[in-house]
Parts: sequence; C-alpha cells; structure tokens
Amino acid sequence: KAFSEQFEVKEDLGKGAFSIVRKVVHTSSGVDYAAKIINTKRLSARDLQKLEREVKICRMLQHNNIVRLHNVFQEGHVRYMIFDLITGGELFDDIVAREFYSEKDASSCIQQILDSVSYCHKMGIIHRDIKPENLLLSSKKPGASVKLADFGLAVETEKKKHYYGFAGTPGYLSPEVLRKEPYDKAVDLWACGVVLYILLVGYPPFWDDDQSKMFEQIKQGRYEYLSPEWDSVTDEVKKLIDGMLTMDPDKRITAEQALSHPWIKNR
Ligand SMILES: CCCCCCCNC(=O)OC[C@@H]1O[C@H](OC)[C@H](O)[C@@H](O)[C@H]1O
Repeated sequence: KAFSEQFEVKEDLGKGAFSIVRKVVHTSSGVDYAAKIINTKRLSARDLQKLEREVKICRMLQHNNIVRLHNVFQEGHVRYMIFDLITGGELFDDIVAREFYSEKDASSCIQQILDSVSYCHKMGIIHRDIKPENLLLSSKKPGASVKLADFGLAVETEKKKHYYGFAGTPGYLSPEVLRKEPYDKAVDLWACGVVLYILLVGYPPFWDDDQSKMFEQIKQGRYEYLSPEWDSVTDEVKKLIDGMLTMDPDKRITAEQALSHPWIKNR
C-alpha cells in the first residue's frame, strides 16, 4: 500500500538542505514515526546517487544508538524515508540548556556515540558528519540514550585510504580532510574528540570568526585546556581527548580502543 494510504503527516520536526523531517502517524497501529521527505524532481543525478547511497547505508545499520530506518516509499517525485521518532531533541540543544555535562554524564554520552561509531566502522561505514546536531536524545533525562542520525554524508570505506571529498562541518573537520589527503574512518574519531571537548565545557576546541584561521588551528592541532574551567576536569579524560584529537590519523585512537579507555570503562 502507498505511503498516503498508511500514514498521516503531522507537524514539522526539522529541515535539511533538500529535505524536511515531519512527524507521521501509522494510521492502523497509531505508532508515530519521523519521515524524512525529499522531492526528488529537482535533484541532480549526483544528488539522486547520494540519496540512494544514504538509503543503502541506513538499511545496513541496525543498532540501539543509531536512528532506525523502517521503510522507504516513493509517490511520484516525493520520497518518504520512515525513521524512528526520537523525542528528546538534539544533543546540541541539551548541551546549550545544561551549559555542559558532568564527567559522569559526558562519559555515558560519548560511550553510546562510540558504540554507534564502532558498529559503523565494523560495517565499513564512515559517518563523516558527527556533531551534536546529528546526535538525538531518546528523552530529556540525564543518561538518556543517544542516537546517531543523518547518514546523508556517510560513505562506504574502500580497501585502502581514499579521498572521498571535502565534506563535513567546518569545526569538526579533521586535519587530513583539510589537507585534502586520502582519509578513512579515523575522521569520525577526530569529530568524537571535538564532541567530547564540547560536552565537558560547552564550547569547541577549534574556533575563529575567520574560518581559514580556524582551519589553520585544526591543521596544527592547536587547542588547549583553558583555566579555570578545565582545572576541575580530570587528566584521564584530557588524555582520551588528546587520543582523539591526534593529528596523525594512523596514531589516532580507534573507537574500539576508546571504548576500553579507563575514563569510559570504569564509569
Ligand atoms: C535528517 C536525516 C535523518 C532523519 C532522522 C529522523 C530521526 N527521527 C527523529 O525523530 O528526528 C527528529 C528531528 O529530526 C531532525 O534531526 C534529524 C531535527 O533536526 C531534530 O531536531 C529532530 O527533532
């Protein structure tokens, strides 16, 4: 049966570049979902290819900390991707609301993110856009489960390192991507390092109003633990962040290694 025969479209949840995310209800079961709705009429052949890639990758991934794709419908030029409905909003807004997380809550949060990243990497998928805006919370309670969303920039890894293009979000880009070198799944661990830093103090490790200056900071791996806010943060988590914000991708900590780090394991 077609989408319109099975679902009712409700309010907007969020807007993407070429898409809108709206709440939909499955009429017969009464279950709510989030539908990513795209009008494919105006998409270029390249963007259509990217959309097929996103659907293919989402279909490969079944994990508690990854937003689940349940179904895809096409009606004329309109494509409906039916995902889990996640009602806790974005991690980004929760950090703003709380200013920053305790080490206990930050550890639980980053552990779930690393679980999802480790699973993606085992499945041969690089997310390429890990950031608080793409991490959704199952509820508003501290310790709510975190779900990685939006695989619109995700790619399947090749056997060897490859330059998949300049993609991601400026403040989360790794040095190797900025240098336009071949890269691999380690770019996701760099982004996790940026996220962990933000969780602990509420501001990013690399920032400048002038984007090219910010890119310079990233390429030099120049960040610091400023006083007084970082004085009360344990050396243990600073070592974990340093492992993630390691310039050389071959020396950078992997998701598996990070999950065994004492600051994560002994929480
Ligand atoms: C955007 C591609 C994946 C869509 C996943 C839908 C997940 N379920 C889902 O319920 O997404 C909710 C909204 O969806 C957007 O984030 C993806 C809003 O920005 C967020 O504020 C969020 O409220």
